[in-house]
Amino acid sequence: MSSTSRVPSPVLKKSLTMALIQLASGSDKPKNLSHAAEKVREAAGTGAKLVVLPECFNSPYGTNYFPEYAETLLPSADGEASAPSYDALSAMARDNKVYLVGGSIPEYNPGTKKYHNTSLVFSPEGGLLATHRKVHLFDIDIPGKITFRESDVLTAGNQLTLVDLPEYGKIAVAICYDVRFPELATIAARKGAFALIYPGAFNLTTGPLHWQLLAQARAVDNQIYVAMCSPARDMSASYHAYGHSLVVDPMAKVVSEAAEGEEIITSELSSDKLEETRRNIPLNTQRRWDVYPDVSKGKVQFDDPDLPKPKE
Ligand SMILES: NC(=O)CCC(=O)C(=O)O
Repeated sequence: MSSTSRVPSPVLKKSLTMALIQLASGSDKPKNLSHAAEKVREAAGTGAKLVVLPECFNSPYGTNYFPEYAETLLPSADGEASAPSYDALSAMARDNKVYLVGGSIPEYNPGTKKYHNTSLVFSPEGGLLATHRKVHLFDIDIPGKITFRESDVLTAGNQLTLVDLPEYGKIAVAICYDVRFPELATIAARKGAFALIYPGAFNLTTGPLHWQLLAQARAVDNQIYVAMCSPARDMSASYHAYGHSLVVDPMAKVVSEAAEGEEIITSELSSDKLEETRRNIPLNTQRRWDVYPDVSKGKVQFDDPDLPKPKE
């Protein structure tokens, strides 16, 4: 009959307190950075060891803003990289001894002359652990509601991003619209991630319909934790973020959720919940690789050579 082979379970070595910062940002980048630093300190004060910031936390969100706010994470031929947000994030992680998923920032690569929407992940020592460039650009057109084309300015990244947090296990990091693509989440889970972390900025059209639904869908499909971290809603900005940052557990239960304004939410991620879910609903031993292929077994790119590496 069937081949029902087991895939490795995600491992969370010990409980982890995670904080999502639903940050209020504006047009003043230095102010955004210092405000983020204050909020990371506050989040660490709650006992969080993994802290997450939202998409485009250092700038307003909009294609017209990306070039103005972009930072060079890779040195150009004629000079050093200039990356105040990189330096600020590294200091926030180090000063508070937390793993930090630094939301995302607009990035300019002087080598290729391309812009990206880029997330930087730092260790508690302040070292860069990973760089994720948004793989699926947010290009939608819902007539009369919202038209947005990140691809007018941005170029998509080319890799899936798994990050090892040695005391805890692996997380996957992706950005906002990436959550709509289940393959990325499933591959990360099959490669052992215990949580999918998405800095994101949904809007007031798709947010109420899809934000929570997508988080729960990725969690129930993969039986792992899902976190989505939004900017606070600002009705005076040109883009109105949905807010409602949330954490969903491996049973797809929303365990913590923000409202629309600035807020920090914390959740305890537990290995018991991961194991209990997989024991009670053992999808892991019931997959039918004889009927359909395992998406994680094809070519999966994890090592885009073009990505910024840690600064020396
Ligand atoms: N920043 C984004 O990628 C927004 C995604 C979004 O709103 C959606 O509906 O998807």
